[in-house]
Amino acid sequence: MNVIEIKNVSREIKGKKILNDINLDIKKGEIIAILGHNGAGKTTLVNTIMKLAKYSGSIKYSFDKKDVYKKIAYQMQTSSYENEAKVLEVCQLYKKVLQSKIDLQELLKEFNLDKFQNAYIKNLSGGQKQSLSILLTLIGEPEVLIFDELTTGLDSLKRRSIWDIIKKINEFSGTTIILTSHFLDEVEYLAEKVVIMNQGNIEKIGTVSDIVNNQFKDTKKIEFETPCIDNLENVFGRKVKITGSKVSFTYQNNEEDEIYKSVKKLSGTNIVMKNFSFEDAFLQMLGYKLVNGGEILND
Ligand SMILES: Nc1ncnc2c1ncn2[C@@H]1O[C@H](COP(=O)(O)OP(=O)(O)OP(=O)(O)O)[C@@H](O)[C@H]1O
Repeated sequence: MNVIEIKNVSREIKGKKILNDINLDIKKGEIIAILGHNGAGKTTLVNTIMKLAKYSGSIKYSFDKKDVYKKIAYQMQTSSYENEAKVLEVCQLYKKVLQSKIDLQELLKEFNLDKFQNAYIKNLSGGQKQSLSILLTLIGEPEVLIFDELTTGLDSLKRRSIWDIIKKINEFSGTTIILTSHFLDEVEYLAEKVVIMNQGNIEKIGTVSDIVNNQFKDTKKIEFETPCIDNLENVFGRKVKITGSKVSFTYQNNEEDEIYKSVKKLSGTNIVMKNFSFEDAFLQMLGYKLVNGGEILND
């Protein structure tokens, strides 16, 4: 069942297309990540879902349109709170306004904020403020959660713990989660479906593995070192990249055994034969060029 259906949505500002004919179905209970470089249109897209930006086309919800703010909680890129307020006070205010029955102490504990519940928000660290703003999105027990740049500004430990909380919310409450991100590791870890945006367009929709497989099919890459660096292009019948004693090139999966044997004959060491990564696929899709060894050239 689709919780949100976006059909032919476009947004234009002063003659510039910010969103260009976007079509996207968001299924109930899925974690979907919208990925793209700065200015790709990610925030604008979620703003249209939240009715915060004008658009042409249609967005349908599985609930009454007038309940958007009740059913969807949106953590914006920049959140600001009354500095003179304390953590618990803000939580209680949200609980009251949203008429929620949630157990605040349990929630604060989950986010490691119970120790800071009487602290002024102005005295929290950046990471703690970010945790608080995620916690606040949960108070109304929404059907859909939208996070615009979920973990920007957090250290790696904090990011991991936020990821785990997001997974838990999704698993236990079946909450649909939409997140925008620049971080490929975050998207790989969390998202069941990835939407890659570029200059207001959707370039690709799929799982991480679908996207990598479609982009590279059966192509893999090899790196090794060898003392015999002469005539390698003839030996392997393709272009190779040589940096000092390091050699790299791409090959088809069915050539793997043959190539491995040839490399061994050349006294090859430190041999690494691997698949292309999600990052390789993402960069190639957005117009960066991977040279033979899988390195990236920004054309
Ligand atoms: N109100 C506006 N007026 C003019 N241009 C705008 C407006 N809102 C967005 N844009 C432009 O639309 C494009 C997409 O912006 P948007 O914020 O949606 O991108 P994004 O993918 O979220 O970027 P980032 O990752 O940097 O947050 C950008 O070029 C931005 O400058």
